[in-house]
Amino acid sequence: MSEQGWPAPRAEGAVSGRVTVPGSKSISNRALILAALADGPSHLTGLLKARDTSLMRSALVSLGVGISENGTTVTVTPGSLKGPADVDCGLAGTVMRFVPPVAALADGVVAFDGDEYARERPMGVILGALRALGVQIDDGGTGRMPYTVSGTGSVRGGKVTLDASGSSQFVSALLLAGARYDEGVDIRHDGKPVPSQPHLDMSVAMLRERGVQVDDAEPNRWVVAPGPIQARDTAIEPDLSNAAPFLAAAVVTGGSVTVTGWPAETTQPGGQLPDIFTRFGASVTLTDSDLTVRGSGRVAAVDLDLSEVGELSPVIAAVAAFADGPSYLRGIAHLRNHETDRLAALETEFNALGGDVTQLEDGLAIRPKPLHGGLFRTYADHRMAHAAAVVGLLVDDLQIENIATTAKTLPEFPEMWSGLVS
Ligand SMILES: O=C(O)C1=C[C@@H](OP(=O)(O)O)[C@@H](O)[C@H](O)C1
Ligand SMILES: C=C(OP(=O)(O)O)C(=O)O
Repeated sequence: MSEQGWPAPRAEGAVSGRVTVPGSKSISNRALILAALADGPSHLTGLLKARDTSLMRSALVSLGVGISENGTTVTVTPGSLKGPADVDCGLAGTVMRFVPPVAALADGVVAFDGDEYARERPMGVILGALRALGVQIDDGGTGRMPYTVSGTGSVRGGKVTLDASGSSQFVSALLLAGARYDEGVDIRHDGKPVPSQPHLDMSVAMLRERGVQVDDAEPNRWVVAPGPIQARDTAIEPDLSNAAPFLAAAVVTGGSVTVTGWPAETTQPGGQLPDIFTRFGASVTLTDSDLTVRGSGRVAAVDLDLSEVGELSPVIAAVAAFADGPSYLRGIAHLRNHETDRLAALETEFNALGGDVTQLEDGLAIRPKPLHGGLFRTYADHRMAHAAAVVGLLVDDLQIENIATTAKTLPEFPEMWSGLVS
């Protein structure tokens, strides 16, 4: 029996339209954590409603945090953190990495588990760092899920050295909770470069907005002073990484797509999209918070270091597959630890359609070739589905396996995509 997928809409010509994307996953989940640890209630507007944020909300509620909703406002009321609790991380890196340092502040045992593939995602670095800061953790010696955090109601904190070359989330996790540790936290990274600098900047900026003192002046060192986290009402920015496939549609079809509400300044990695799409030969304008990308009808080959913006890579790979020469995406070895091994998944799926993609030690080489239709597998990875949708614009009879996986960060993706393309 052949597997059926979602028939990816084929572009009849240039794709043009306007898109409004919901709130940023990364800002939403940080805002939830910081509100849960704050000194009073916080009102959050524009919070993303998707699987990753709903898992974060459930995790915090199970620890004793109050979360209620009134229209478009979510109110987070901190409570005394307590176990026993069970936390389902799904496949969300922000839940599996950011919640254990919060659970460490709870009184009682908190058990973590998640999707089957979540058990493959590395956790040892953050669990080891928490142990070094005085927290009792049991992971059966695996450095992976499932694990339990046995809190006593407080964490000593202090100095810790870790290797965060595998994921910036190991550092962000300690930053977000560190102010609530008795001695704060003094984190040193020792290893190859930490990826995803914008996400580290996002953590630091959101802490400072809430009155927390963070010193990140020295490279590879972050010092968070102990103290309260101020409650703060927050309007969440749109998710610029989820805007990427829509803007890419303009680039590959020579069309024009506008994303509304583009922030003038942002710590999101998607803030680099205007530059990236310009490198592909598109023109980009920002007027009154509308970002418009216009494709030129030709996609220029690129050689890009994506180490800061790894989560954009699947969509960028899809654009590169239609370029006028070979492209190289570099600095993204850590994508092997994302929702799936994204380098292997992209290589396999493009090549199954007749493409010529090879993995590099730290990235991908993409040599454009005529592609044919077929089933594009997504490996429970929302961004593989986004990449497939971009490919399907220009390739007949492409089906996307498990389009519902886009619910991780954008449940509305199938309708929004069909609405834009048709
Ligand atoms: O802190 C965050 O919100 C994120 C950090 C990045 O993780 P890595 O540094 O592991 O790539 C990014 O890819 C992920 O989608 C979200
Ligand atoms: C890597 C990603 O997610 P996570 O937060 O689960 O790490 C992503 O969204 O591309």
